[in-house]
Amino acid sequence: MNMGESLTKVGVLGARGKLGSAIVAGLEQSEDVDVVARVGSADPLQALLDSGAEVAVDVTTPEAVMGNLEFCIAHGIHAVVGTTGFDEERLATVRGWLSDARGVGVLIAPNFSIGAILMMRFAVQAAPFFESVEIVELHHPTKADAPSGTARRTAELVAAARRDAGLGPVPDATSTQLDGARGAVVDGIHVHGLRIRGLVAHQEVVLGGVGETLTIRHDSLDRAGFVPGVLAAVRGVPGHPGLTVGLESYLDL
Ligand SMILES: NC(=O)C1=CN([C@@H]2O[C@H](COP(=O)(O)OP(=O)(O)OC[C@H]3O[C@@H](n4cnc5c(N)ncnc54)[C@H](OP(=O)(O)O)[C@@H]3O)[C@@H](O)[C@H]2O)C=CC1
Ligand SMILES: O=C(O)C1=N[C@H](C(=O)O)C[C@H](O)C1
Repeated sequence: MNMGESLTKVGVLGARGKLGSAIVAGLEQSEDVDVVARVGSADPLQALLDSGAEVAVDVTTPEAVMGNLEFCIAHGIHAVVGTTGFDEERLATVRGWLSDARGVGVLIAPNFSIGAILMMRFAVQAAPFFESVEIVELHHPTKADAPSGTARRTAELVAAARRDAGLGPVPDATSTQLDGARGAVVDGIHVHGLRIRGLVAHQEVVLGGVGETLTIRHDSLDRAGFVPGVLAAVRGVPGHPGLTVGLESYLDL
């Protein structure tokens, strides 16, 4: 940090949660960021305004995040969102709010981990070459949403890559099944979720063709692994007005 350069003032929403507390601890070590507000479910959003926050990092719940985002956008605060639960309808609502807020940036990042972003990128690269693909996501048992935001995003990206390559539906002769036995289906891709004590966040993308399979796996072993991505997002969001989905858009991959 050079003399005369000012720190970016950041407010963390969900600051006392599992991810939020790791983010606060990580950002407090950073030389160019000042954590000016730590907001929990009982705290008023006014704390963002009172502290002069320029960027809000939202890691709350799918129920809370839309209200938080509407507030931030209305008050000209850039937002970095790690909270999951975004579908096309929610994204359209955010775009609508942003259309009246020139210069405000919102990043929706289904996963802040650089390894997870690369895992998704590699899955997209591999997708055109394999007839079959399914996704297995594995998380701690206190996770509220299933499938994970990362798994949904991976499925959407892989499905788009398959469509671009002219591939049809994945082969599957299942004709009778118990409900849920083949997982959820996102954009034609089967997604399976495991909730296991001891795990943090993990995902496998299993691809197969005649005579071979390829498994791409990523493991988040500690929430400290999300912090470098959060920092890149906080630094990047003021320079990316409008809505961006996926931290990869900010990175030179
Ligand atoms: N994008 C990514 O890389 C990652 C995303 N996530 C996502 O982040 C979210 C949080 O995960 P996690 O930390 O594990 O969950 P936790 O349940 O541990 O934390 C959520 C926190 O949100 C707080 N909260 C709830 N409502 C509000 C509100 N209205 N305003 C402010 N704070 C609020 C709660 O606060 P209080 O304690 O005060 O009630 C709680 O501490 C999930 O959606 C998860 O999927 C998680 C890991 C990585
Ligand atoms: O809840 C979590 O823990 C995680 N949530 C995100 C998701 O749903 O993809 C990111 C990561 O998987 C950890």
